[in-house]
Amino acid sequence: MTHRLRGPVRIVGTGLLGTSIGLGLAARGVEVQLADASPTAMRLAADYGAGRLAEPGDAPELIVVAVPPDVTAQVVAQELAAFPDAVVTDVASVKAVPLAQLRELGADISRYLGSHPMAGRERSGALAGSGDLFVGRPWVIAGHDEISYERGSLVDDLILDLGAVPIESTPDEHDRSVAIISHLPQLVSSLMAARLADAPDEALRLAGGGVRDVTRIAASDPALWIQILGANAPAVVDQLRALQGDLATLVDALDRLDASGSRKAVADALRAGNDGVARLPGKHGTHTRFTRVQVRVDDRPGQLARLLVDIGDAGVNLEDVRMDHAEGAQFGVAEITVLPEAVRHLHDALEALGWQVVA
Ligand SMILES: NC(=O)c1ccc[n+]([C@@H]2O[C@H](COP(=O)([O-])OP(=O)(O)OC[C@H]3O[C@@H](n4cnc5c(N)ncnc54)[C@H](O)[C@@H]3O)[C@@H](O)[C@H]2O)c1
Ligand SMILES: O=C(O)C(=O)C[C@]1(C(=O)O)C=C[C@@H](O)C=C1
Repeated sequence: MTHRLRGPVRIVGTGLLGTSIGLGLAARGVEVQLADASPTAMRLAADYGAGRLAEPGDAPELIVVAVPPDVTAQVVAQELAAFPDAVVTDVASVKAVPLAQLRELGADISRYLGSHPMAGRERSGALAGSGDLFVGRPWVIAGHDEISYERGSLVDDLILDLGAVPIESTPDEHDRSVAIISHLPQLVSSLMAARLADAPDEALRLAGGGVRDVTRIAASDPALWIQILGANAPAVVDQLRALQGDLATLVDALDRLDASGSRKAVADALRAGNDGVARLPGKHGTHTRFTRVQVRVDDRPGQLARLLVDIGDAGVNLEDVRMDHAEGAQFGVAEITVLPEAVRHLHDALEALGWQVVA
């Protein structure tokens, strides 16, 4: 496979992000050197094929720091000092605080360019890593004036080699953007899921797609998120206050539904949601909307794998897949996301092979 980076690339922090980057680069033939404060995390990433263990004398071209946000600046500063010929980037979910801390530390930021892939998972560690995690996803480059174009282009190469889409920004603009597009969604999901903690079993038994869609990221690591939110608190508070206003309006309207204008207020809230979701770009930054096809999958070993192979054999590109299980049922429903124009063909091809297409 071709790649832009000449390498080697050193990855510091071999959890979810570091391992995923290592897997993606190694698959493209880039030499990857792995380092982590935890020897187990580092060896695990190497065992999964994300690269080889770092060795004394390594001379990386690019260093990717993928450690928790509150130690990012400290680790970037150490790497800049230890490898005077390398360019260093990081992937922390906040960008202004690490840059300010690096300035305070007196680090040589003429070789540092922060970045942030807008891709991740609600799970941590190497085991959750995937070399395809970044394909088609936006990856922010949080620019500053003290790095040259030539050095910064190595970060572009990293992003492009991993199949992601580089988006130029500044640390402050990035942090304002992620407050609405990432940090508020995390909190809304967590708060919603927290309501389930005391919900009666009779209610939980009815869980369908809606509640699962809204709560997936509620499983995220609190230790990571307290760092992210702590480094972007003012922008997140602005978003929470706006949401608080929306909630108050909705509560009032539903509480006095027969009062003049109440039903309209509820409808307006729902319609505003339609408008908002329609603005979300599709894959590769386009406005492509995808369609979901639901297929019944029996609860037997190998069934899902067989379905995925059949979809591939039908010549349909799978954009996403998700499994839903109803409590007590001996089957699940695979929700297959595809381009709208592929639906008819996929439906016919799967039914011809004996699959039960539910919707
Ligand atoms: N999880 C996501 O979805 C996501 C998405 C985009 C960006 N990020 C950012 O990526 C970074 C890593 O997140 P993750 O989800 O991969 O976390 P993770 O917990 O899976 O991995 C972090 C790794 O860093 C190592 N580490 C901690 N302190 C270290 C130090 N001082 N020196 C060397 N290694 C150290 C840990 O041992 C661990 O292996 C964070 O800054 C996070 O904000 C995460
Ligand atoms: O989809 C997920 O599970 C994520 O964790 C994704 C997500 C996001 O909010 O988009 C979460 C935090 C990261 O900083 C970047 C990506």
